[in-house]
Amino acid sequence: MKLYSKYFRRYKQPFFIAVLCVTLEAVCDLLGPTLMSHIVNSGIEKGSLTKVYYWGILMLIVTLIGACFAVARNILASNVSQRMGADLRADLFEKIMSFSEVSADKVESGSLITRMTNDTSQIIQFVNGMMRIFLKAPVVCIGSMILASLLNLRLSLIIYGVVAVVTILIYFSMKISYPRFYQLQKAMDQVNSKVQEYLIGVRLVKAFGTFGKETDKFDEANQNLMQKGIASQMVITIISPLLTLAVGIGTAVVIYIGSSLFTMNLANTGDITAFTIYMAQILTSLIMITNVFTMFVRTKASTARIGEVFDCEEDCLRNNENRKLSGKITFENVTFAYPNGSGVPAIKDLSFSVNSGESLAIIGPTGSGKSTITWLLLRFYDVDRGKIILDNYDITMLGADEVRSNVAVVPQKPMLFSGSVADNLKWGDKLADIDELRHAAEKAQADFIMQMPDGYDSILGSDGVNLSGGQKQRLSIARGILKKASILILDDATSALDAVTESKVREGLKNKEFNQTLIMITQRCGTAMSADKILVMENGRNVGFGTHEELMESCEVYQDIYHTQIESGREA
Ligand SMILES: Nc1ncnc2c1ncn2[C@@H]1O[C@H](COP(=O)(O)OP(=O)(O)OP(=O)(O)O)[C@@H](O)[C@H]1O
Repeated sequence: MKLYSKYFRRYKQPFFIAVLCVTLEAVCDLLGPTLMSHIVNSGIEKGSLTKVYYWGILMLIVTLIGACFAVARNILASNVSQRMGADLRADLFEKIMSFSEVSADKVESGSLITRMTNDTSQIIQFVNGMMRIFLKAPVVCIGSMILASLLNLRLSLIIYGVVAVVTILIYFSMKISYPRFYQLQKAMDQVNSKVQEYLIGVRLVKAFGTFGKETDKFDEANQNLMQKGIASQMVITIISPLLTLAVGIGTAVVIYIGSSLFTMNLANTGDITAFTIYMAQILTSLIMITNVFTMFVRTKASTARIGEVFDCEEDCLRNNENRKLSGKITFENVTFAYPNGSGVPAIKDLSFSVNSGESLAIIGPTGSGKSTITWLLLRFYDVDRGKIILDNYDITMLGADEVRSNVAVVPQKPMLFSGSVADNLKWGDKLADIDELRHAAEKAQADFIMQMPDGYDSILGSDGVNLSGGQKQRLSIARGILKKASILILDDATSALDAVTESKVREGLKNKEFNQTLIMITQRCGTAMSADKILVMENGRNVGFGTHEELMESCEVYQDIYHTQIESGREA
């Protein structure tokens, strides 16, 4: 519950006012049966109508006051719980945004959505319930026991017995429920993940006609959720009638023993009536308390899941400085294995260096570690051994924000967001004017923008659904150019472009307005040949570094790529 102390402090005033209202409301409820016993004992039994009116009106006033407190606590409870929920969601979102890549790789996005929605709703409901009914239940329960004892100590022993049985039942139900509710939320994660996966890959599913397989996967997750739902509800399903039974038996015993005491002149009718009402109140509050514990168990499971998100590792520390780097890159014997990977390093003992303003092509078979170089240069991960030096700074001495402000990346899979073309381009530079947008688009050969109905104001669907693969790549390149960072990385970012357009993009990038270092990760030899230096990767290692001519002399892997692509005429 440490997690919530911050929110509790923020809303403690309305929270305590609500608690006060609930307590006063409970007191009003508790007075009811005692007032009723007065109506019976001093009014009805003695034939005094005045007393009946007197105690009756008093009872009405007390009920009215109780109703006013109930309205006040309801308003406060909804307000506080919803505000707390919104604050919690905002903090969770901020935390997720600050996730390190390790954390992002670890927690599935479907699960994060469940935690942001379902688990948070669970906490909202708990806070709301706690302020509205939960506190009232123990007050009414304990108050009923005290007032019943004051009325008749002998009869009240039955109540104590009932409460003891119920306490044991609640204890066991909690013990059994907690792991079940935790499993239930996990099963919900799986359902969300399956739906999300389907939505992301809907076109592929349609193209491959794998609806059946997807439906089977969803059904499996859905069945699992259903079974976990039944298992978690089972405890309450069994406990609730047992509670009612315990209280029912208690009431019957009260009436039976009460009648015997009445015949012995040890109890009067009013007391027995009040006792049965107190028993009913105790039953209601015990059911409430059981619900409290069920909710508490669910909330505990949700809290643990939300706590896991808050405990996730954040991106490397932010520095206050924001140095402008020149773009010089040096890798010194770098070895790196993905923390959640197989343990086999994706990069092994890698060394190379590029001067500021130079262009470097990285070429090599698929899975050879080319993209991993990009992620390391963006400081998404830190190396296990060796050093990455930017200018003269060890990258670990620079804040992640600082590094990223000096590096622009155009990823393998272009990512666009719903909004206008201009909005998407401005990710590179939010202050860019239309001339700068045009200039970047021109360099990236994104001339198709002007043929769109509203030019730069044309609206793109989510992930640029209304664009072709090549158009998305060109917008993504323009966005990278617009950032005007010291290092621009194109990670296989021209794979969907035809050879002529690609060479025009290359020309545009060579025509630099400032001393920018250009890294082109590519599978194409023609692209690599246009760079000042080429790094050849194989199995995470540097197997060749130099100019095209040098590599044609010394690097077998490069020669193989060249002969396969250029001499067989597949490349321009
Ligand atoms: N997030 C990740 N977690 C674990 N392992 C990963 C992750 N990303 C990549 N790898 C592994 O690291 C190795 C290098 O991957 P990388 O993406 O750098 O290769 P690549 O040369 O860019 O391949 P491609 O040309 O196919 O894009 C591969 O074996 C891959 O399975």
